[in-house]
Formats: sequence, C-alpha cells, structure tokens
Amino acid sequence: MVAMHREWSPFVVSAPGKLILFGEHAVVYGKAAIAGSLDMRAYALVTPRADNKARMVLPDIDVDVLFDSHTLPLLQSTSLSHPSEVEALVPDSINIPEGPGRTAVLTFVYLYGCIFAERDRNTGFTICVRSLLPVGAGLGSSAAFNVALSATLLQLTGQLREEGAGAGDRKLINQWAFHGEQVAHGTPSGIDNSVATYGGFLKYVKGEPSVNLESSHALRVLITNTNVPKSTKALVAGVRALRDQHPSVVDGILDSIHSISISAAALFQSVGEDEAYLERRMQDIIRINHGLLFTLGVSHRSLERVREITAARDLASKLTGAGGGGCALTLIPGGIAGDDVEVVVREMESEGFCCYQTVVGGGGVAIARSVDGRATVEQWLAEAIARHGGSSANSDGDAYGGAVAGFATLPAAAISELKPQ
Ligand SMILES: Nc1ncnc2c1ncn2[C@@H]1O[C@H](COP(=O)(O)OP(=O)(O)OP(=O)(O)O)[C@@H](O)[C@H]1O
Ligand SMILES: C[C@@](O)(CCO)CC(=O)[O-]
Ligand SMILES: [Mg+2]
Repeated sequence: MVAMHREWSPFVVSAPGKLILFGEHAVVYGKAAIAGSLDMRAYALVTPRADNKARMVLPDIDVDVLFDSHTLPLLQSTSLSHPSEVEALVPDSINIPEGPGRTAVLTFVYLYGCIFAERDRNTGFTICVRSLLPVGAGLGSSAAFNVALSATLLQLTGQLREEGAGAGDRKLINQWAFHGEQVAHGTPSGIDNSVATYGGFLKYVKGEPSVNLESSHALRVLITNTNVPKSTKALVAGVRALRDQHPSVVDGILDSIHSISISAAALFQSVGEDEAYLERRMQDIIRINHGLLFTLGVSHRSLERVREITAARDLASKLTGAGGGGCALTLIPGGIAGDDVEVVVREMESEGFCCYQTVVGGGGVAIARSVDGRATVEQWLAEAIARHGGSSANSDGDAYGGAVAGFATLPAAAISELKPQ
C-alpha cells in the first residue's frame, strides 16, 4: 500500500535551554536579569502522516499520544480565562499521564487548539521531541520544548514567513511559547521562552520586550546540577516574606543585584577589551551576586559546596535560577587547562553532583529540512542509526513510523551531533 502524504517533507526544529547569569529573584521585583542560551537543546523531528492524525512522542518522559485532530478543542482567546485551565478541555479519549508528561500533553492540547484553530486540521503529523536538557533542573527544558512545539505548529499551519524561522517570525513563536509556559507555571516571567527563541544573551525586565545584547563574547561555563530538588514557588515566597519584614534592607540588596545585571550587560557589549580583563570583572560580579543571593536565604549547603570547591581553584560560581538546590554555574576562563576542569568535575561528582560543560550565547530557535550537511533529514537519520544504533521497528503503521522510532531510540550522543541552524 502506498501511503498518501501531503506535500511537505520532514523537518527538525530545535531550541536551546537557558541559563540565568545574573538577576534571579530581583527580576520578580522589576529589576534587570541577564540570561544566555545554552548549547544544550531540545530537538523535534516532525514527519507527515497519511491518516491526518496528530501524534506526539516524547521518549525522554515516556509519552506517546495519538490525537484524532478533529476531537481536539478549537480554542479562541475567550475559551479559557487562563491557559492553565486547559485540563477540562482534553478529549475523554485521551489518558492524561502523571508527572512531567501531564504538562506536556496539556500544553500540546492548548497550543494545537489555539494555533490550528480554524486552519486545516487534515494536516496529519508526528512530532517526536528529544532533549539534551535535564527536566526540572532550572535550565529551561520547558521553554525549549514550548518553543520547539510552537514553531512546529506555526510552520505546519503556514504562519511562518521565512524558511528556517527567521527574525521576522520569532516574535510570534515567542508569544505562543510564553502561553505554553503559562500552562505549566501560571505566571512565568517570560525570560526562559525569550532566551529559547532568540538565543544569545538577553537583558530582561518583566513586562518589557527583551533586549538582545548582540554580544560577540561566548561564555564557557561549567554547570553543576546538585540534584537537590527545589521549589521555585517556595523560594520566591521566602524572599517575599523577608522583604515584607525588612523592606529597605531587602530592597537595597535587590538594587545591588540590578546594578550587577547592568554592569554585566555593559561587559557583554564591550568591544575591544582584553578577554582576560572581561573574565576577571565577570568573576567579580558572579561572586558578589552569589553572596547577595545567599543573604536573601536562597542558597543551600550543596550550592555552598560547589562554591567552595571552585573557590579553592580561584574559580567563581553562583547559583542559577531559584536556588535552594538545583544548579550552579562556574565561569571557565579561557586560560584554564582542560585537565584542571576535569579535576573539578570529578570532585563535584564525588559529592553526588553532575556537571555539564557548555557554551552560553548560541543560536535560538531553528528549523531545518536538511541537517549536518545531508540532503534530507531522513538521510541524516539513517546514517545516525547505522553509526550509533537505534530501533527502526515501526509500530505505528505510518510510512514514517520507522524514522520516528529510530529518532526516539537514538542515544543522546547522536542527538547532540544534530545542530541544525
Ligand atoms: N525532554 C522533554 N520532552 C518533553 N517534554 C519536556 C522535556 N523536557 C521538559 N519538558 C516539559 O517541561 C516540563 C518541565 O518544566 P519545568 O519548568 O518544571 O522545568 P525546567 O524548565 O527544566 O526548569 P526551569 O523552568 O526552572 O528552568 C515537563 O513537565 C515537560 O512538560
Ligand atoms: C527565581 C526566579 O527569578 C528565577 C527562577 O528560574 C523566578 C522568576 O523569575 O520567575
Ligand atoms: Mg521551565
């Protein structure tokens, strides 16, 4: 039997995670924060289907759902008073999973309903998302997912004007990804989806459009995940309680953090300065920012351990995100030997932490129909499966079911080779 497909070929959408460099918590009070994109990304393989259904496969979090497109609710801005109310609109035929899959399914239903709305629902497709970002560790895995999903749905409905999700399309992608973040978090500040959309380094003030710092500096950092679970909500509430008790003291700290973000923006935008000089100034403000967050009560003994281990080697670290556990960042200066970084990594691992060496400031969302120099996505995939292993067992019955199964089972090392730009 020959499967009938609509006239489009498979494509890959990718979006980066984020790292808050300066300004967490202060950003809640209207102060500036600086964040950059990570070179760890989420990748969505999107393939046509002949049966006109919509399938979402999320192997990292064990989700595989097949939606009959016509049973999905059609949403208008007036359908819900807030995206987080979407649960009531999920078709009865769909089993909403527990855990992280729950948010992902609700987000899909919401974004599909809004973005497809009155458009042609006969566009059958499968979206399979693989991510190199740890889930729930403060590195913006949800924003990368939401940006990749929004860009996919906008592409499928012909709402993107430029091939590859160009500058002119990013505002729209970012806007929908923000609604996706609202499904999960209620009141996100918007910094994560902005970084995942635009990439680079951003200065962000709540309620204002983000400013791309257009920096030519790429920062090498070591991210240490303490693996200590944290509650962003509780930590934000703790700072608020402290501020209620000591308004002028806490406001002074928040103002200092704001000044740090402004200094950082100036450093990122500086031209012609010696890189070693910039790194030293950056290390100063990393140390000061961490100290201020400590005084706000959002550090944790695991984060202090990261700080101690790196300070013993003259490296500067700070917590990133909400604190109370989660991740810390350490600036890796250009002059440091790889072996020295390895020693630090081993010491962190002996504490039960895990580390990612990464570069901050790379590209934002991208859509590609050919990757890694190959003519088509399928060609890349076939070669990657041959090289790395993976299963092409097609349990779907769809012509692209084998390709999806292959992508779903590729090892992370193969996914990290995929850098569509
Ligand atoms: N690999 C993935 N595949 C599918 N969905 C994912 C994936 N990673 C994250 N998600 C979605 O993002 C949600 C996790 O988002 P959450 O905001 O709690 O953590 P985070 O974005 O990693 O951290 P933070 O927002 O603090 O930076 C998951 O519940 C899921 O909906
Ligand atoms: C603590 C905080 O500033 C960052 C959490 O990643 C909260 C927020 O901005 O919504
Ligand atoms: Mg998130």
